[in-house]
Amino acid sequence: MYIVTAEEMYEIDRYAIEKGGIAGKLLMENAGSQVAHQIKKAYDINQRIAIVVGSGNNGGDGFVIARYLVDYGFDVTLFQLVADEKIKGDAAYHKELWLNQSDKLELVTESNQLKDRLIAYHLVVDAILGIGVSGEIREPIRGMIEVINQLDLTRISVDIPSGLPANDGEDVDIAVKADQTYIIEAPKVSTFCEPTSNYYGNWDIVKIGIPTSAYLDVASRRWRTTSDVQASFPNRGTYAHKGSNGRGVIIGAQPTMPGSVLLSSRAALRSGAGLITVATLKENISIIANGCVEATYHVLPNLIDRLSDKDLKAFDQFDAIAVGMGMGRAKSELLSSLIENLDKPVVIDADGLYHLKTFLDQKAEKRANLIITPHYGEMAMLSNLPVSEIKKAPFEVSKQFAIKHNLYIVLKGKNTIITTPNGTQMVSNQGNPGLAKGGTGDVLSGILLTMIMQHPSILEALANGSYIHGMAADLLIDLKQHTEIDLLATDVIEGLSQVFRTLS
Ligand SMILES: NC(=O)C1=CN([C@@H]2O[C@H](COP(=O)(O)OP(=O)(O)OC[C@H]3O[C@@H](n4cnc5c(N)ncnc54)[C@H](O)[C@@H]3O)[C@@H](O)[C@H]2O)[C@H](O)CC1
Ligand SMILES: [K+]
Repeated sequence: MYIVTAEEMYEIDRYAIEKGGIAGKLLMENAGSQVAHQIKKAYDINQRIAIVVGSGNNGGDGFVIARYLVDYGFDVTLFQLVADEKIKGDAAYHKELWLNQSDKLELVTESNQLKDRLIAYHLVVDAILGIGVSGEIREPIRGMIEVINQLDLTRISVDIPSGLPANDGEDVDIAVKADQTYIIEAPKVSTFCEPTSNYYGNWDIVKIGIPTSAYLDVASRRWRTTSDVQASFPNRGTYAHKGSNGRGVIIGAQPTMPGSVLLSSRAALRSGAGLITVATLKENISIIANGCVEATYHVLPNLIDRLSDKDLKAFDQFDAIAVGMGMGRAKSELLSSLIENLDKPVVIDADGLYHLKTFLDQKAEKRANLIITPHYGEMAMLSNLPVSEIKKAPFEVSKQFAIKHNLYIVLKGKNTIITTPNGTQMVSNQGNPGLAKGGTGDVLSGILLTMIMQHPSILEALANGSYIHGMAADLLIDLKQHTEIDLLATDVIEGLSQVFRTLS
């Protein structure tokens, strides 16, 4: 499923109409009929429904929705919030079709008028503004949105909550706070950004017949659905042996934080790695061995000095490396010596990101595929941007950073955004607030290490790893084995097997 900006959606629309020959009127008919069908499935037939329409094609969708809902037997009244002459093109065509079927169309141009009328309804369908919104919301639409948000109504938005920007990086002036949004064709970028995602409420996609070919040269972001993961998850060969399922090494853990690499190693093994070696200080080994008997060990004298030739030679035997968990932030040359000398995919997490920062801007010879897994605070440290700026434009900030530094980014959050060195992006939105606890990042790094060793594409590996990490947490809650309060990082590791069962 692609994720689009407003500009990309218009381009895709144009392609569908001009190249695909699908008339705009038909796209609007499909949009309205699909949304009406979803409303019919989800809401009680006795709900009195008010459909409020604006001047653009979003309003046009509203006229189509009204026609179908009346046919389904709903009590529907259509409120037009703009003067007749503002209803043009395909929207005007569909307004005529509505008027051929019903006379329930009221012109309302004052917000108080709208307030007096809407109190008699249970549900309002917001077809005022779509992705064509620009700038501060002008009166009288502004007042209408305020009324719709104030009243005790179920709010259903068409395509996008009216007033909300479709793209990231734009401030929200005022927008409908929807309970449910039916998104037309493809989720917008703002569906996945923290300052805007909550306005959508629950959201579902309605497809309206635009061919996938329309997206190919336009959109560079995708939303990872379960079927994408199922289609790309690697099958294990019948004659698999520990070497064929990946041999990984995990480097980290100060004596005060042995649990970090323990979590990463257990997660990597539970995710199907053939062999995991933990490279850490001697005093950590007995503690880690207790919790992960399957791991082997490589003793490091410290986590500060450059790696010795012996260490580098040993690490060169592995398929991929994860480094940084529990490593501490004291000045260290370990990571830079690793990256300068080994051409292996390296997952850099947690304290490792602070070490990376010290040499990131030097044009150090980076032969390895670097994968960084920052949360928003760590991304702020790496990019020298405030967290609020990153939350406002996570796609753009990630893309610029990944291209500039030629690395992969897994920007962890409610919606995890994965970016490749050439700017392609993927979103994984599984997971729940139960994951906001110490150790879950270590678990994710272990999963990603294994995925990277088993997938031909690093992007697919990162997307699938983020998916199974979040899905493990979701299944534990859905199956009532845990609540978001008591869910621990170790539970997520044990929950992985339930996810793998859903993928086979
Ligand atoms: N994606 C598809 O394939 C289809 C989408 N459909 C719907 O079309 C809208 C986009 O339609 P468009 O006419 O381009 O824009 P809007 O409907 O958002 O209306 C813009 C309208 O709003 C007024 N306006 C703009 N900014 C402001 C403001 N700041 N304050 C007040 N008013 C504002 C402006 O006057 C314009 O007239 C899309 O979202 C879908 O819902 C098609 O129906 C089917 C195909
Ligand atoms: K809308």
